[in-house]
Amino acid sequence: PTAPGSRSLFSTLSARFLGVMPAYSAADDALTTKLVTFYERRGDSAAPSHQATVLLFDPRCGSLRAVLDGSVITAKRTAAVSAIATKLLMPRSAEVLCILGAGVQARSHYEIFMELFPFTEVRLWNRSEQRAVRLASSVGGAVRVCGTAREAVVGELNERVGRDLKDHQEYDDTYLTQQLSLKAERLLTCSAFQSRGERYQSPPLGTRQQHQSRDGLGWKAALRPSRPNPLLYAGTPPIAQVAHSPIQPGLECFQAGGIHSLTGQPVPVSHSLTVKNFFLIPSLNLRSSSLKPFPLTLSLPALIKSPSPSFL
Ligand SMILES: NC(=O)C1=CN([C@@H]2O[C@H](COP(=O)(O)OP(=O)(O)OC[C@H]3O[C@@H](n4cnc5c(N)ncnc54)[C@H](OP(=O)(O)O)[C@@H]3O)[C@@H](O)[C@H]2O)C=CC1
Ligand SMILES: O=C([O-])C1=[NH+]CCC1
Repeated sequence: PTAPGSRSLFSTLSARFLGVMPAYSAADDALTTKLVTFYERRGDSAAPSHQATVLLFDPRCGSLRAVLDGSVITAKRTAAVSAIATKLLMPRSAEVLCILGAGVQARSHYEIFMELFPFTEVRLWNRSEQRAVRLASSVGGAVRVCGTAREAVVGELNERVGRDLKDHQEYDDTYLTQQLSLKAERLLTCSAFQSRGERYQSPPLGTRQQHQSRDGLGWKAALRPSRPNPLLYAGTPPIAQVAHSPIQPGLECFQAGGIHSLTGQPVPVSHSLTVKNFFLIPSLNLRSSSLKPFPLTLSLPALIKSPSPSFL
């Protein structure tokens, strides 16, 4: 059996983290830990936002045996987990893949999703369009780059949802898109971008907040986030609880890798992490109504059958 140890997260400055993720597998005779830093990428920084290293130990004597690059496995594992959730929960009618973001996760989600599912169309939106164009032209298949997140999902919406869209003009595009994409039956939306959490915090009811993003890139000035996005908030501890703690206690949503307890049984849920105004968002618009708690030990090979992704 494999025993993942307790993950911990260390934060030095706002939006800068070091995660430590130990595991032991008796079957593989392996004792290991991954160390991963994830920093909000600033403007012209050439460093990747996520950088990971895997340390492999000899379980018998505790000696360090190998130091391995961990970035590729981190990128692919994250998308593989999304693929498993999608395989189990995606409505049969979904045939359009919509990816929001154009970084590492956008690419690895594109790769695994196109390998496993028969999408007939792919749409891509990113804050900076140039990067979306670059990703689209580097991936082999046809990808339609959309000018706004809204444009990426709006083709799928029925009239009623179209009215919702009009009623909530003040929401920013990506928040709205995540809400709306839940209602788009033909669409699987994969949010693979970083975003500032402050935009989603609820002000007292009835008030309006003037908001300008710190990086000033593309966010609407006015917003009224009176309805927190359930996807973004699932399992997230109150921000006050984590903001002042160097080793974030109570971050079960991160430490258990997104496993939450529902009616006594652990169930995997879409999760994100709110720490000091920083969101972690690899999320999907899978129907929560399809989620039923059940006691199950998930085994990767059993879940991902043919065609088998080579990296698993
Ligand atoms: N890389 C990994 O292995 C893992 C990543 N994740 C999470 O997945 C998400 C995507 O990460 P990843 O693809 O690696 O990140 P990258 O740094 O490769 O790309 C970041 C993406 O987020 C966009 N972005 C950054 N800031 C903002 C903002 N303020 N508003 C809107 N868009 C923004 C960028 O847009 P632009 O191109 O315009 O800058 C870009 O599309 C993150 O939340 C990350 O924490 C989770 C687990 C592992
Ligand atoms: O599981 C992982 O490796 C990570 N989760 C959040 C950032 C990196």
